[in-house]
Amino acid sequence: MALFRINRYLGGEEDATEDRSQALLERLREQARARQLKKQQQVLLPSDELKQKKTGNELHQKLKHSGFDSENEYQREAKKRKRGHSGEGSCGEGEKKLRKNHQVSSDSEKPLAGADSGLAGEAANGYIPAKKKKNENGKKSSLSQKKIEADLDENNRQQENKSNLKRDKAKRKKERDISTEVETNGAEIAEKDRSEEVKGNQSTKEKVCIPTLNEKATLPPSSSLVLGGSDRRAVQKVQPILPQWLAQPKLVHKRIKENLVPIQDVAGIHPKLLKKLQMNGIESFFPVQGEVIPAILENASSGFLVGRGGYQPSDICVSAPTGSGKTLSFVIPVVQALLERVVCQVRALAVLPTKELAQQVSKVFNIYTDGTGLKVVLVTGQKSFGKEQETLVQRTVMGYCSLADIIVATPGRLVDHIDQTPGFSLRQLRFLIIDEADRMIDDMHQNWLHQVVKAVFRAEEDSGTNMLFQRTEPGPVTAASTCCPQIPLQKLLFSATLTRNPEKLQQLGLYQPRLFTSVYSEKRAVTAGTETEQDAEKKYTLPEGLSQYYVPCNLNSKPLFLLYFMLRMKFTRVLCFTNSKQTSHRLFLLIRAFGGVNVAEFSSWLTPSERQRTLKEFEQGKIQLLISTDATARGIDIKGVKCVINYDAPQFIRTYIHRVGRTARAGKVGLAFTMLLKVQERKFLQMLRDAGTPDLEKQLVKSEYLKPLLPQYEEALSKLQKTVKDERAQKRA
Ligand SMILES: Nc1ncnc2c1ncn2[C@@H]1O[C@H](COP(=O)(O)OP(=O)(O)OP(=O)(O)O)[C@@H](O)[C@H]1O
Repeated sequence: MALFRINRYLGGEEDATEDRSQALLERLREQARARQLKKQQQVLLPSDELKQKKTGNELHQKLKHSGFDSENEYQREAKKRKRGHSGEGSCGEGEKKLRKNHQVSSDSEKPLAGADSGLAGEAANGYIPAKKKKNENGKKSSLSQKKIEADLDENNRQQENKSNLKRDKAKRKKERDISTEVETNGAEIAEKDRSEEVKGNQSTKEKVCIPTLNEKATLPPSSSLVLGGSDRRAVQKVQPILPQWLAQPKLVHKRIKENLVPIQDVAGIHPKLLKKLQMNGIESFFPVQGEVIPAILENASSGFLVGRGGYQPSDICVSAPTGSGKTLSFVIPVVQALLERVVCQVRALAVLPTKELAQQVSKVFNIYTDGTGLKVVLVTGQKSFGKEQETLVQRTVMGYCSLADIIVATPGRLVDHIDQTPGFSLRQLRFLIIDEADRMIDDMHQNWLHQVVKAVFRAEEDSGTNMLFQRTEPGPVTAASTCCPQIPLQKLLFSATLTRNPEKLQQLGLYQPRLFTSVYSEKRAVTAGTETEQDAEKKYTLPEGLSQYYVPCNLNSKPLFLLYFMLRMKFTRVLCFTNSKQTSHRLFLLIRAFGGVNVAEFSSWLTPSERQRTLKEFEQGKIQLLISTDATARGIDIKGVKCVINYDAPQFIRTYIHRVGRTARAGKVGLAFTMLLKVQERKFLQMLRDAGTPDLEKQLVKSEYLKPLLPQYEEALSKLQKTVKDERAQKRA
């Protein structure tokens, strides 16, 4: 150990201290030999190996055979030395570890064993134990030894600081290269050592610090060191550390049919609602409903004005496949919680990204509030602003009063009403439902959530003494915060592709959230009511009844493939997605020009009423093929869609999940085809694999099936050209 210190010392001021260091070196070598002998007597081979390394030139020859040049081990040993001259005990321990590590990392154990026995033989050459030698040298020697050691310690520290950066860098590089360089380095060291021996003691540093020597051989001059380097390394996947609620969610069965829960088995559902469910043909709840409905009802068991036991209820996040029945899992408990309300106030607000979705959800609310006295108002901008205001509030001699118990809205229009509708108040809001929550988080730049929360906790003139229930934003639970009863605001989030990114979810300001998810590996057993680990690799779940294929094609043959599916395969109720309005429109014109298929298009180019009509006709079966942008990709529940065709491959996995989720809904079966150009194949399939979705089957279409379509197709193309020209002219006019 001391020898090493000297070496380091010499490394710093080699020329100036040459004589002194030689003398010291000699003395310490003797000590080392003595220790070696002692060790030898204890037959501790691993210690010998290290000591031989430290002892100097003659031992390098043997070390090279053992392949001992791991920078790691060297650094560890150096650290020990730095910690102090702690004696034989700790050194031996370190050496044992070293030996153990070395045995693991060494390419072959046999040469090492050979080297060990050789070292043992060297050590047996009459070395004197260190303690004895110390005594012999007397007090003078021991004093000077202490002084030297103190000097060395100081110099060590200085040297250590100087070379720290360089060594760290070299260490990293060394670790990378160590497995391949062991043998080469050994040979290099041996060669160097032989020449160093001739030079004498002044180069002891280089001989002892084997890794340093190797670094010198491999690294560029320090002035041209490139931090980080440009070596290619396999990048290790970083596994995020999730908060407990995300890491250990409540798992929900994804197989719908096998896990139906009879509606009577879910405790606490109001008889009125049970009757309504049955009237709507619902005898059993889907798994997500079986889990989430009781969880929300439990929080509202003491009425909607206070949380259970007076506490703020947990916010609820639900991630379940498309078509698994998420809508009913919030509609039923929210309607039930509000059944007993006396005064009409806005107590539930559902926010959705599009008008069509909001309309769809408001329809479901209407079904279950019908005959209960609860009022549902749709706020999406489909009516004029003034008309919407009239549906929301009424001015009376007593002031404004609400006309809505439940509002279903799109975020933009909602914020307009918060800002501009006199008497519109959210101060009694109990449930905030965010459907398609991941999409709504993406839209968070609109700041709509902040506006809603501000409106909920807004202090008004009449607040304070005459308010039975005060409202303050939830914070840490303290004695003071629990002394006044609060109307809790509970957030309920739903999506088939809910993000697990805590940073994104944090934007929603969730309160002690609970996660219900169907994202788990098939191998893991899920028993209702138990909480099992999620599969970190699996990000999304697709409906069980969905069969997915991809169709390799080229750009020109794409429309022919679509015609093949419609005319030869005789698919009906096909929803076909493109990536733009333009493509949707042209494809629609082309298929229409070809004839034989009842086709329509759906995009933001259509007016809201046209869109509504189109969806209705598609659901009724009047339209065989609906060519759409992603406007219908999310949430839209069209009964009887048998097949989804991705005419353009979606760019994002979430888009894919939602698009193909328009079929195979409510436990039914469905087909999904994705047309892939050669250049898209690898990347697209990898994207699906990365998301943990099952591999797509390749579906080839024989060219002989397409050939008969060609003449008519050529004709359709020329018709299309003409139509496009006419449309352009019309636009210009
Ligand atoms: N318990 C049930 N029994 C029978 N049908 C049901 C039941 N629950 C929901 N459904 C039907 O299943 C279909 C899909 O439901 P819903 O639209 O709520 O799915 P979702 O999970 O919200 O899908 P997405 O993620 O695509 O929005 C609807 O047509 C709905 O009427």
